[in-house]
Amino acid sequence: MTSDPLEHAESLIALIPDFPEPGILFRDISPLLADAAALHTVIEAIVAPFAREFDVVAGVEARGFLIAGAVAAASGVGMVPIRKAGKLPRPAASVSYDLEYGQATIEMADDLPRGTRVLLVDDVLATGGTLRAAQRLLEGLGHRTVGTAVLMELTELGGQDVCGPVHTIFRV
Ligand SMILES: O=P(O)(O)OC[C@H]1O[C@H](OP(=O)(O)OP(=O)(O)O)[C@H](O)[C@@H]1O
Ligand SMILES: Nc1ncnc2[nH]cnc12
Repeated sequence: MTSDPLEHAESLIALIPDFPEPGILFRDISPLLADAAALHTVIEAIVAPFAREFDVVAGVEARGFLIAGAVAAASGVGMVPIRKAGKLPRPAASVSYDLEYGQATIEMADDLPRGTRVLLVDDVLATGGTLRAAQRLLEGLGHRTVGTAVLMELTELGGQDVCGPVHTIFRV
């Protein structure tokens, strides 16, 4: 086992071939999240460049919630869920986008003061469609995305060109 905490955290990510469809190598962060030291290490690494420069953390359903809640709690700020269509009782805006696999629409309620400084987080940056849609959602509601951060970037899919710059902990 490596003694570098970030290397150890990365080694916990499981690689699952052909999920959720043939040809996709799915990177499952569940074992990393279940390890207390690894979770602490990656959350600190995500927050590091943005020290106290944001008012709230936004995360995209579903795996982004896991990162956003932990980042918000570690930073002493609140958390805003950006949800897939049809889940929120009071959606204020919605944006549709393409995924590495399939298509999706995200929505957000708007209980934030105009001009709120938002740190936007997710687990994975793949094509960048999800985070670009989330940035547009926040912009459309008059908020400022002061940073965008993910646990893991799938570099060959070029997501940084779509929604960058994105602070990334693991590049694969
Ligand atoms: O950069 P992109 O190509 O947009 O892909 C990245 C997104 O794909 C996954 O979410 P998914 O929609 O599979 O939802 P889940 O979190 O509910 O599993 C992942 O959690 C990111 O949000
Ligand atoms: N290959 C992948 N593994 C895990 N999450 C993803 N989200 C988009 N592509 C993904």
